[in-house]
Amino acid sequence: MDISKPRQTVDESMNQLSLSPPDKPSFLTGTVRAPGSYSQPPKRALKPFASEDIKILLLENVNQSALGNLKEQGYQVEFLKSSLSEDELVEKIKGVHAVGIRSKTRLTRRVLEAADNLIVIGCFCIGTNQVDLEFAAERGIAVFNSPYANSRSVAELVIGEIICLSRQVGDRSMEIHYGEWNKVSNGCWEIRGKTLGIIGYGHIGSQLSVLAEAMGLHVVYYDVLPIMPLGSAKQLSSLHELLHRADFISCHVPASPETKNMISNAEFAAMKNGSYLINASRGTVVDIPSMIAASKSGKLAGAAIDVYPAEPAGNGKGKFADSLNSWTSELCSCRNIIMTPHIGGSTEEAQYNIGLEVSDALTRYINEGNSVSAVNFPEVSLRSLTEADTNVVRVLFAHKNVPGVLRQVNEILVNHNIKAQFSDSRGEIAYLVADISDCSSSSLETLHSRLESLPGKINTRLLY
Ligand SMILES: NC(=O)c1ccc[n+]([C@@H]2O[C@H](COP(=O)([O-])OP(=O)(O)OC[C@H]3O[C@@H](n4cnc5c(N)ncnc54)[C@H](O)[C@@H]3O)[C@@H](O)[C@H]2O)c1
Ligand SMILES: O=C(O)CC[C@@H](O)C(=O)O
Repeated sequence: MDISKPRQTVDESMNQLSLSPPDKPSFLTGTVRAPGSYSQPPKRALKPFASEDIKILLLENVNQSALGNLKEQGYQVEFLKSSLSEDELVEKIKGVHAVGIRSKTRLTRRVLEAADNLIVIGCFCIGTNQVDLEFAAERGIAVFNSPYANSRSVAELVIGEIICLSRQVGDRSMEIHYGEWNKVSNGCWEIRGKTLGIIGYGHIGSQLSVLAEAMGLHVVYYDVLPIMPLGSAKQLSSLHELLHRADFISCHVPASPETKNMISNAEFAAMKNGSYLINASRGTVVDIPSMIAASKSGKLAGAAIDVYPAEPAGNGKGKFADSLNSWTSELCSCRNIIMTPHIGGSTEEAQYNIGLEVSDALTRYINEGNSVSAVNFPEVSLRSLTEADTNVVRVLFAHKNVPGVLRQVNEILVNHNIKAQFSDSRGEIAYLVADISDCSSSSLETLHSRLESLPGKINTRLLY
């Protein structure tokens, strides 16, 4: 069904949509549910279409908090534990209005071209590099993520890894699992007084900085932006200086052309002898063959790697093999290398909160057209309508950011009372939200088709 097209009368559409939260486990506090998403008494929920017609595809085992939240809206939700290949997605995404993914699913141009009804994407994680954001915006598809709900989980894992690397815990644990008793202190150190170099001082890097200082580490960091140091941390002006000074180096930058292989042969050469490297950012940031060479030469005393250039689509034995990344066996044979399966953000707390945060963002966009916090789309929000706003229609119009389109839109809206209107642009895409009153149910079809016929149109939705 095409959910953009009007199909109900205004009166038929007045049913309230419940936005109450699903049951929350008592140990989970600090939920990042957006303000205003529930307990706002007289809010009138908009209903663009029968909510049971909304099809949502959730992949990669996103948290049950999201599933509960979306089902409560009455949407049809299909839930899959693993990711899908591009070919599978091209079929599966047909007819779907919203898709929820984590870091593995690639929403490429080809997949988005096949997505005939898609209006919104939820990345139930921080990273959005797995989505063709620009093409999604060109198609009028807003993309939301959870920018910091798992930051603390990653920072805590890194702190644990700093200690484990420094004490060679990974190797000792592996040996004893195979019956070997190897009580040694050679090359094992306290972390107190050592220097941690953080590359990328954003949400995770800065959180790590605070925890690390509390453990007695000195912190230096490098970032392309000037960022206020927390505690006694010190920003350095070059990556090279950081590599030269740090005992532990931890990467917290996004995947980008600039960060691709940013730690490679030259960077390993610049490190202190016997230093340690941690990468829980993206698999493209560290060149693993160079890291293997640095480990074998003794330049690196150890490394902890959570992310890889290629990662399996789902869990299972035998999936992390040379067929995935050609150097896998060689990496496994190196000493003091801790490897984890991209679990930096995988805690109950983080996943629960991400589930609520992103499913709320999807719901607000589907039900109200609110695009605030979208990562690829103009951010527009109008106040929620109340029960007093009878016979009000909300017009959502995404269009090319070219001169003259707004004039044409307003020529179409001119016969109605425009109660509120807000428009913004981001690059080549613009998005207008307007509440118009005095709009009879019979005029909705005409309004929709006139907006759809405008040359700059990307997509039109009417909520009422
Ligand atoms: N392992 C996991 O499970 C996991 C969990 C969450 C996030 N992540 C990844 O961690 C990374 C960091 O996340 P975040 O939330 O802290 O991001 P963020 O956007 O808050 O911070 C990134 C920082 O990197 C800086 N930066 C960008 N390019 C740089 C460059 N070339 N050199 C130096 N600094 C640069 C930015 O200025 C910014 O301060 C992302 O790649 C994210 O996808 C991984
Ligand atoms: O949960 C995931 O798949 C991704 C976790 C992390 O890399 C993120 O980007 O938030």
